[in-house]
Amino acid sequence: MTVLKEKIKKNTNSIVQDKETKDLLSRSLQYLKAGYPIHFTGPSGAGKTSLALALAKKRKKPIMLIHGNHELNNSDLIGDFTGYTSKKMVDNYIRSVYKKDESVSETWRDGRLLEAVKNGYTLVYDEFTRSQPNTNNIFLSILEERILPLYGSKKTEPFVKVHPDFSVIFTSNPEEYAGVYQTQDALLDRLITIFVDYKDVDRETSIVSEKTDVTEKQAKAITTLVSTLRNQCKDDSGPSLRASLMIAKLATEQDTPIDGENEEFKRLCIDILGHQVSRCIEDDQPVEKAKELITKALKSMKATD
Ligand SMILES: Nc1ncnc2c1ncn2[C@@H]1O[C@H](COP(=O)(O)OP(=O)(O)OP(=O)(O)O)[C@@H](O)[C@H]1O
Repeated sequence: MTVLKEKIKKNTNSIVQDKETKDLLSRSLQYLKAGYPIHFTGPSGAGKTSLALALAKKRKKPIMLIHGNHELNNSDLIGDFTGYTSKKMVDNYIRSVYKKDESVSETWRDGRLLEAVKNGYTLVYDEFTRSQPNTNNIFLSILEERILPLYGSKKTEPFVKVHPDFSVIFTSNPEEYAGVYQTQDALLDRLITIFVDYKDVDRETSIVSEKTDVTEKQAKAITTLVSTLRNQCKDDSGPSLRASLMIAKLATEQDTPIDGENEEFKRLCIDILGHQVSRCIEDDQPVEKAKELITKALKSMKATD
C-alpha cells in the first residue's frame, strides 16, 4: 500500500508570536509611539531582524530597510548626484532669426534615509554596527534635534526636518562579533536597547513546526539536538534556530527520516552544523571534535515519525 503524505507549504516569512514575543512587541511599540528608537541586540539567529520587521509592520507606515555595511556612506543615506541632464531648444521659427537655448543641470537622487525621514516611514536599520561609526553619526542629529543635515547636497536648505511619523528600529550583534564596529556612547544613549537572546527549546520547537512541514515531535527532536550543541559552545557563536529550520526543511524535502541513527540524516546534520560547531569549541582538531560531538548528540536523539 502506498501512503501519500500531503505536504502543506507553510508561510515561511511570518513571525510566530508566542506570549513573550507578543509582550516584547507591544512594549516596543509603546516606546516607539512615545518617540524613542528601539535597538534589538543579541546573537546571530536569535530573531532580531524578524522582530524588527514585525514591529515596523505594527506601525502601519511604509517600511524602509537599510543593511549596515562598512561601505555605507552619506551618499547612500542622504543622496547623491547621479549625472547631468541637458536641455537644448533651437528656435528658428523666423528664418532670419536663429535662437539657441541650452542648459545643463545636475540630477539629484534622494538617499534611503532622506526618503524615510521626509515621508515619515519606519526605518529598519539592520546590523547598523557593521557601518562605520562616523556614518552613523548622522543619527545623532535625527534623534536629538529631529533634523537631517544635507551634507554635500548643494541644496539651499542645509537640513530637512524629520517628519513626526518617522521612527527607527536598529538591530545589531554584540561587539565581540567579527566585522562589527563599536558604537559611539552618544548614539547608544539615545536608544532603548533590548537584548534578544536564543529562545528555549519549546519556543524554538513551535517556530520550527509552524514554519516547516515537520511534526511537532520532529521539530522538538531537531531543536533539542541544535540547542545541546549550542550549549557546548564557549560563546554565542554556536548554531542557531536558523540551523534547526534548515535541517527540518531539507529533511522533509529530501524525505530523510528524522532519526539520529539514519546515515543520511547524520550526513545532513554534520553538513549543516559541523562548521559552526567546529568554530565555537576549543580543541586542537576542531573539525573532528565537532563531528564527534554531533554524532554523540545524534545518538541520544529519539527516533521520530
Ligand atoms: N518568532 C519567530 N517566528 C518565526 N521565525 C522566526 C522567529 N524568530 C526567528 N525566526 C527565524 O529564525 C531565523 C533567524 O532570524 P533573524 O534573521 O530574525 O535573526 P537575527 O537575530 O536577525 O540574525 P542575524 O544577527 O544573523 O541577522 C530566520 O529564518 C527567521 O525567520
